[in-house]
Amino acid sequence: MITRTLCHMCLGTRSHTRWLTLRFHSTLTATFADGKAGTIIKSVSTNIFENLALEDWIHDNIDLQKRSILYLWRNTPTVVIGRHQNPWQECNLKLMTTMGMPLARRRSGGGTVFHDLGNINMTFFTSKKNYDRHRNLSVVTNALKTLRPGLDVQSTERFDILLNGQYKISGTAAKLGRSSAYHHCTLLCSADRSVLSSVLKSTYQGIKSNATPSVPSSVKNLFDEDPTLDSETIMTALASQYNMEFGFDSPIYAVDPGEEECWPGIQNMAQELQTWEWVYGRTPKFSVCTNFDVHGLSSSANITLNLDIKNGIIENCVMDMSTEWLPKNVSEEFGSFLKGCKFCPNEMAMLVAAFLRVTPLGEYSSRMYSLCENVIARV
Ligand SMILES: Nc1ncnc2c1ncn2[C@@H]1O[C@H](COP(=O)(O)OC(=O)CCCC[C@@H]2CCSS2)[C@@H](O)[C@H]1O
Repeated sequence: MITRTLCHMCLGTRSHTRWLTLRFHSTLTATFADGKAGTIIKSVSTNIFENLALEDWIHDNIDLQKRSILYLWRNTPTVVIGRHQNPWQECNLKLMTTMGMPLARRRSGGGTVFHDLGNINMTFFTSKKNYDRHRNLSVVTNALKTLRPGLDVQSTERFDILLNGQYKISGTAAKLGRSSAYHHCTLLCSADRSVLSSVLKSTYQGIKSNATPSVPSSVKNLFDEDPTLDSETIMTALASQYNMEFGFDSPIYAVDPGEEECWPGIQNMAQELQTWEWVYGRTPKFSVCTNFDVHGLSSSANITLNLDIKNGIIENCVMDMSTEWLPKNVSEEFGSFLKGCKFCPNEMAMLVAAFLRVTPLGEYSSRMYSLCENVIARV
């Protein structure tokens, strides 16, 4: 299997990959006499938004009726949620912020996964007619068995791949368009499992929603089973097996989704995937009901906070507490002030500061400060 890169000294530099991207374009536009064409590409980017944008670009711009594509890509540490998921329910957003780890929402359904450079992603693009997840996963399992005949890897009914019958090494999701489709999956090779488990843990309590929940599994890295394996070997084996399974003969083309001239419009697509409106705002409507104690200067109260959130924005906010501790009109005023606020700690903190500035609170001032602090802490 030949990877079309120019030289080892400059491997992966963007100026070199431009040439290869253009070669890839000519491959895609070539007409194949037998009507069968398969192309294998590998992204030089490790940025989740660029890589997801390339998936979108191919899906939207390439005629997949007589052409299939295998796209190989990896990302620096990221959490990727499914299209219909609730990020507050799925991951530890505060820890991710501290770690500077991005959150991405993909266009396919399914659950939440963790990516880092120890995780390989594969996207199988086909016409809708040729969409076959079992066949694609057999490419993965057969590639692994060809490399290491002793490996016990099997795909399951729900399109996971299990190692030794119990440890998940691959998860699947898919997007079916009108006439074309893609199936993408992960392969855990040497991902950081302690980061994986700490970021895939919600810190929120009392969320009620109809969003798709993830299905947590025990995961394992392939390289823990066989430390002699490495990512390049695996990707080469996947490409060979793909060619073999589908009767193609493609080298691996290195492509750069950062090249706007090669993929017109891709930068906008990558930008859109990073907007708050897409990542958080696309969360299905949900509510949060939480209970906590608030301490004023000389007294405490138990508060029940109820929030309804639509498109990531607080639609309704009701606080129940003793009216002796805080008069109803004050808590109602505070609740209605929060309507329209993004369910986001920074925006909430700004709005609360504005509320405290403009509202005369008199004797309730210290209680309100504690209440506000506690409400912000729950967002
Ligand atoms: N990278 C990775 N690979 C396999 N399994 C993982 C991974 N990260 C987490 N997990 C485990 O899977 C469950 C979620 O399983 P669940 O079945 O709910 O979701 C999935 O598998 C979705 C796969 C999406 C694949 C796409 C391909 C390209 S972009 S992302 C999680 O709680 C962990 O236990």
